[in-house]
Amino acid sequence: MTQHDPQQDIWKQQVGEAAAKLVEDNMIVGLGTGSTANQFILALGRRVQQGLRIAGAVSSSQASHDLATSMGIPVADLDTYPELDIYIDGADEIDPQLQLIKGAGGALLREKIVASSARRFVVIADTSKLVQRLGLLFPVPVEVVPFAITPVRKRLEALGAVVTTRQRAGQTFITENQNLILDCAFPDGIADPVTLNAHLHAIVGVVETGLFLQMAKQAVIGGADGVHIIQPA
Ligand SMILES: O=C[C@H](O)[C@H](O)[C@H](O)COP(=O)(O)O
Repeated sequence: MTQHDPQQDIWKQQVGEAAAKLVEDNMIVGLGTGSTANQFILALGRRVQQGLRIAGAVSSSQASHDLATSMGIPVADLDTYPELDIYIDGADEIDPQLQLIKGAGGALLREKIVASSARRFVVIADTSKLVQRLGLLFPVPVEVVPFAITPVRKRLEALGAVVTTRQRAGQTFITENQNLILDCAFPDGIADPVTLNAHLHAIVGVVETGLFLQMAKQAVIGGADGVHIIQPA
């Protein structure tokens, strides 16, 4: 895990503001989860207060729902808005093809559902999230049905993962979907994310993985030399 740099908070704020400018009147907007997505939600809320009229928003977590609502953003659900114009969210790792690891905050399943319902997914991050190979900094979170946790763990270990059950505040972490998360570390990184993701999804009891592949169309990256837009290599 990278060390926290106070400068990162400023970069997150800058990318949040840049991303909020991508939202146009009458759009339906997907709201990500995490400290970077929070900066986007705050910036979007300020734009809404200044007169931007979005059609509606769908949130990927209760925390984002609460923050958005407090900012005056009208949040509904996927039953109301099954198709979104844009989804904006952070990531834990971003490779040159804009393949992502997400889910350090535990929201990966709803994030992937909302992302896959959007015509355009823009990932936002500071430069610390950019990697050449996925898996060297963060484990891949795998959301699992609790009933299946032990057989799934064994099958993940057979794939070469070093598996840890996600904890938070000394307790087993339970997702908003009442599932568990097995964090799968790959000490040499992930040579072929597409194949690994297929193997993970073939395990019965796995609900979703934190590998977001061929989903992000664009990255807005903040760093020492300002905010840059990156397209997949
Ligand atoms: O479950 C959490 C999400 O995938 C976050 O978007 C991801 O962990 C990045 O969070 P942050 O912007 O706080 O680094």
